[in-house]
Amino acid sequence: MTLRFGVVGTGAIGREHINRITNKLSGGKIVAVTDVNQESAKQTVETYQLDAVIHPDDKSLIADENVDAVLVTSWGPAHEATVVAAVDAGKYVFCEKPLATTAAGCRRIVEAEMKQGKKLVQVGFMRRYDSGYIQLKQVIENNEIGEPLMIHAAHRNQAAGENYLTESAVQDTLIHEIDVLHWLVNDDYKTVQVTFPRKTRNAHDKLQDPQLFTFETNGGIVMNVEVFVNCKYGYDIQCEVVGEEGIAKLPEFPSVVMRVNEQLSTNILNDWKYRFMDAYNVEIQDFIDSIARSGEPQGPTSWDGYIAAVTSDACVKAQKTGEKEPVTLQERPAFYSGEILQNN
Ligand SMILES: NC(=O)C1=CN([C@@H]2O[C@H](COP(=O)(O)OP(=O)(O)OC[C@H]3O[C@@H](n4cnc5c(N)ncnc54)[C@H](O)[C@@H]3O)[C@@H](O)[C@H]2O)C=CC1
Ligand SMILES: O=C1[C@@H](O)[C@H](O)[C@@H](O)[C@H](O)[C@H]1O
Repeated sequence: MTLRFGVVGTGAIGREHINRITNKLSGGKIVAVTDVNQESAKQTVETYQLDAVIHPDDKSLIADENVDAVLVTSWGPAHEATVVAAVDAGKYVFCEKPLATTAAGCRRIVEAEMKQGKKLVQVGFMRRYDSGYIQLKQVIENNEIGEPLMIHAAHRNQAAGENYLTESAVQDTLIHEIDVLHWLVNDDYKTVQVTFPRKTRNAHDKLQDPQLFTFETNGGIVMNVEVFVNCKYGYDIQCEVVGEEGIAKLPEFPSVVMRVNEQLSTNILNDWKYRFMDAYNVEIQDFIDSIARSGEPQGPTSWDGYIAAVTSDACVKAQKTGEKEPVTLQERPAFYSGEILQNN
């Protein structure tokens, strides 16, 4: 069976996913695309030589009977409306992060999905598919470093544009750590507090950069996460788990070690595209395969999207108050019960 995708949003990651589904993965085909910028949709069809219908908008794409699954790669604030409409139409959805920009929006998606009586949605939290994070999780679960006590993490980008604001550091960037760190230690967040260090001169007026987030979990683990989106030197993702008996660290992205001109060096990447390329491939292949196998996607769920959004809302509040803010989750519905998914 071929899973026929309709893509909403043919920007940077939309094209990346179109390319991987068309040229790298198996079992999927792009049959429809749309973008508010119709020229972008047209160019995408041409560039990747797709045999795909260009729809005027997401509603028309969702109504296309040839579309089995909707790939949502539009801007974050547009996700909710598309996902709810696709779920109401009984279509599968792969939605890039964030599932919706607010917890209330994610909750509406959860309600729509439960009404359909089966899981339809997977959220693009690809780090759960990254081999480094999977190894880290296994080390923790095998008790090789004892009980985890602290996590030190960093998410650094080279530069951020003018539209990237202080809240974007949470909603666009930290959201990956929000998802992956509690998954790593199988715990939930209790509180979050934000500290603003001295601001880099490379950030514009409406962006506080860097920022330091401190989370406490229900189990008492303290995690600090640095978000620094104008770090200049490269794209850098760090994560170190300190346990009672030892420390486990996310592996560096493999790169050739050079000895040239009296220097020992390795390259640092400049983009998420390359850093998580394998993880993106595996997450979308898993989406295709699990639907073929069981009729439901088995990756990060709408409920995971909701947890991330509740936490993200608390982080944005903490940015404004400077106080320690509670992260208050509603009870997990039985529909989403079961182990937090681990993919390997
Ligand atoms: N998992 C990951 O590592 C990454 C996830 N993302 C997420 O993917 C999404 C897209 O990001 P980018 O591709 O970087 O942005 P982008 O700006 O390059 O592309 C977004 C595209 O969506 C279109 N669009 C916006 N609203 C629309 C609507 N209502 N209907 C149809 N088209 C619409 C825009 O015209 C644009 O072409 C964001 O939610 C972002 O957070 C982006 C990069 C990496
Ligand atoms: O999702 C992503 C981007 O949208 C975001 O802007 C980057 O900070 C992240 O590293 C990347 O994974």
